Amino acid sequence: MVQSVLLTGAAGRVGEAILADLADVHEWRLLDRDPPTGEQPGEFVVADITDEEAVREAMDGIDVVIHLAGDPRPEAPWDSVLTNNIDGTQTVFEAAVDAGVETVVFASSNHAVGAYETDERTPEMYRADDDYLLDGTELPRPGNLYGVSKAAGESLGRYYHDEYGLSVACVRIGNLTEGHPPIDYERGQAMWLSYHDCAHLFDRCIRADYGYEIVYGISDNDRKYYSIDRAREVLGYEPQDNSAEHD
Ligand SMILES: NC(=O)C1=CN([C@@H]2O[C@H](COP(=O)(O)OP(=O)(O)OC[C@H]3O[C@@H](n4cnc5c(N)ncnc54)[C@H](O)[C@@H]3O)[C@@H](O)[C@H]2O)C=CC1
Ligand SMILES: O=C1O[C@H](COP(=O)(O)O)[C@@H](O)[C@H](O)[C@H]1O
Repeated sequence: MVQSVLLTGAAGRVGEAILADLADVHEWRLLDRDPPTGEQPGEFVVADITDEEAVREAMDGIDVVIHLAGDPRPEAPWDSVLTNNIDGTQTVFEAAVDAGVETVVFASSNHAVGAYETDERTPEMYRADDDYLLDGTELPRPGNLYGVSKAAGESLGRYYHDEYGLSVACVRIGNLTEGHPPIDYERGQAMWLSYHDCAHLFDRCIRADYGYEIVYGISDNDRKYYSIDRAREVLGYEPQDNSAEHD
């Protein structure tokens, strides 16, 4: 079924991957603080997600929000993640509930759980013959303030689901790289998410029925320390790519 989708952070890399495959599949309203370049598949709202009035206006008539906008830098300072990632995300959830939106899909990150990668476990856990696996039920364990902001976004989603019945999927995205997995980077190969699998995963988040979910967003890599079982079971995610096929 075609859904009316608001995509925040639409001008970025994850937005590009999603729209590359899904531009004609749903009805899009795009939002970013950076103006668009080139032709767009829908109305483009130039706004900052901390601008409550603009975000409320952008929610009008929307079924699903994919919330990508934020500071994506693992080394981002506190003032930026506080404003863009935590305050901005709260503004998006609050406006979504008030507008009667059914589902919000939140771009969380591997960095929400980065501190599980201890000196004792690495680099072995990045390899195909190691069986260490995180499945999304573990507590957040951020390794930087950016990761803290993503854990906060997951908690905001939990609150808006429990309090208001909003359907929320938090996708702990791995390493999105176009065309091939990261080169000479074992960790990045273990958490590679191809552009096609990224678009497919977010399409499943738009279409599936769920309450509150945390899933990992990686391709079906032989090397992996994030389980994709939950994404398969609840969302119907069927990834096609595997970083091992690019060795
Ligand atoms: N690319 C990756 O491998 C991963 C990305 N993520 C998350 O996915 C989301 C998108 O990441 P990317 O596309 O890689 O980053 P990006 O930097 O390419 O795109 C982010 C977009 O959000 C916009 N934006 C930032 N702050 C904003 C604000 N306050 N108001 C309105 N627009 C704002 C930027 O202008 C930019 O177009 C981020 O939340 C990031 O944390 C998570 C894990 C991995
Ligand atoms: O959350 C994110 O994670 C990816 C992968 O992390 P890295 O530490 O292996 O680079 C990162 O590339 C991306 O910018 C970030 O938003």
